[in-house]
Amino acid sequence: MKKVAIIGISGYSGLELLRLLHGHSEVTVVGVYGTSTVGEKLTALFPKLQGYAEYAGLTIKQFDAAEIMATADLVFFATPAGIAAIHAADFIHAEFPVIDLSGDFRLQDPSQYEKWYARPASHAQLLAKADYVLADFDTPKTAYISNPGCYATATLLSLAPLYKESLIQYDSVIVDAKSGLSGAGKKLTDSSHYVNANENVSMYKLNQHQHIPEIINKLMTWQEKTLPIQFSTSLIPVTRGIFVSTYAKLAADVSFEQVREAYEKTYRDSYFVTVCEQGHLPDLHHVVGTNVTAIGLGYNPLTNTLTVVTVIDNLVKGAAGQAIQNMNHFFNFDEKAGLDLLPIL
Ligand SMILES: NC(=O)C1=CN([C@@H]2O[C@H](COP(=O)(O)OP(=O)(O)OC[C@H]3O[C@@H](n4cnc5c(N)ncnc54)[C@H](OP(=O)(O)O)[C@@H]3O)[C@@H](O)[C@H]2O)C=CC1
Ligand SMILES: CC(=O)N[C@@H](CCC(=O)OP(=O)(O)O)C(=O)O
Repeated sequence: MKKVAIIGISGYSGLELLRLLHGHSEVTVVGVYGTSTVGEKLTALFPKLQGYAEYAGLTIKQFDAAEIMATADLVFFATPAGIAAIHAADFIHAEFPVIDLSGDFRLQDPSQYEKWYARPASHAQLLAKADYVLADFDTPKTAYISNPGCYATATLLSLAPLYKESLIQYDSVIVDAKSGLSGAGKKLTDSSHYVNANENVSMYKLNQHQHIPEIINKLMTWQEKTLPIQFSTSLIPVTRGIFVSTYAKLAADVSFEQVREAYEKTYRDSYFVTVCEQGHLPDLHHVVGTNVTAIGLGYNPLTNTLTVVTVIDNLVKGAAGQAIQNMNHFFNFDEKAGLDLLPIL
């Protein structure tokens, strides 16, 4: 049995890690860390956990790298941007396994991080030790696993076959992504206030979203002809879910049948990626509560435009679920351990 610690337990992704790890037969949570709730018993802070005896002994603690390394085999950072950048160095020097859900180690160039996150980056030598691991394509090469962002995950899975198999015109890609409110974390803001979010839709961070550079960096590894993409993000009044509509013009002499075959081939062996049958497009209910990415395809010959609809649960595939999938690969566990879930029907 491996022992893990969660930093940021009182946040949405931290709690989702706890929920999913509860169903994992090879892992036990031995330490939980926070800031504003330090000293509180987990079951007192979250009374919904009171029926579960294994959490009765967990008290939220102040971050302590030495203690974590002495008591656990791996640590998750489920903390806002800027925290892992400050606290990860001891783990990296000791090559202690980390899975970082934040964006702090996704961009290896410090100036790129500082431009898109508007905060100081970690040191270049530390950034170089991190591995950006998109779990349906990659397995971890180092002990510091940088979990992709939620929008980036959905977008990259949406685009992968098109870039890997050279199927589209790279100057024609438009990604229109929409997220539920849990994507913004638990901190209340004006835009996430119920009255502003309910029965409303709003676009935000247009052309400035921090996931743009990690998407482009990854696309470049698949296709050297990659060009900038048009990328927008909107807030929709649901709790969980990311809905990504992607549009692109097919390259000369490429047919829709070839595109469909490329998606089916790319994801044939991916347990967590479903390519919907011809004529079917997925919706959020297809994936909420699961680690699944569902992808549907459509083509308009009049405009030579391919539409790809991709949906994920931002807290599972977009955060905690992918982190556990990466952990399963890292420890050579069954990829599905803790993640073999049906959608909430
Ligand atoms: N929500 C989502 O769908 C996704 C989130 N992410 C990323 O995952 C990370 C966590 O996101 P999310 O769960 O939404 O965030 P939340 O805002 O919901 O929670 C963040 C948690 O981090 C804790 N925290 C802050 N500073 C520290 C610290 N110094 N030491 C220990 N704990 C600390 C907070 O505790 P306290 O309140 O006590 O300060 C809080 O519980 C972020 O980087 C986010 O960008 C990635 C993909 C998707
Ligand atoms: C709805 C909403 O606000 N979503 C957040 C996603 C934040 C996130 O996942 O941040 P990092 O992956 O960069 O850490 C956003 O768009 O910024």
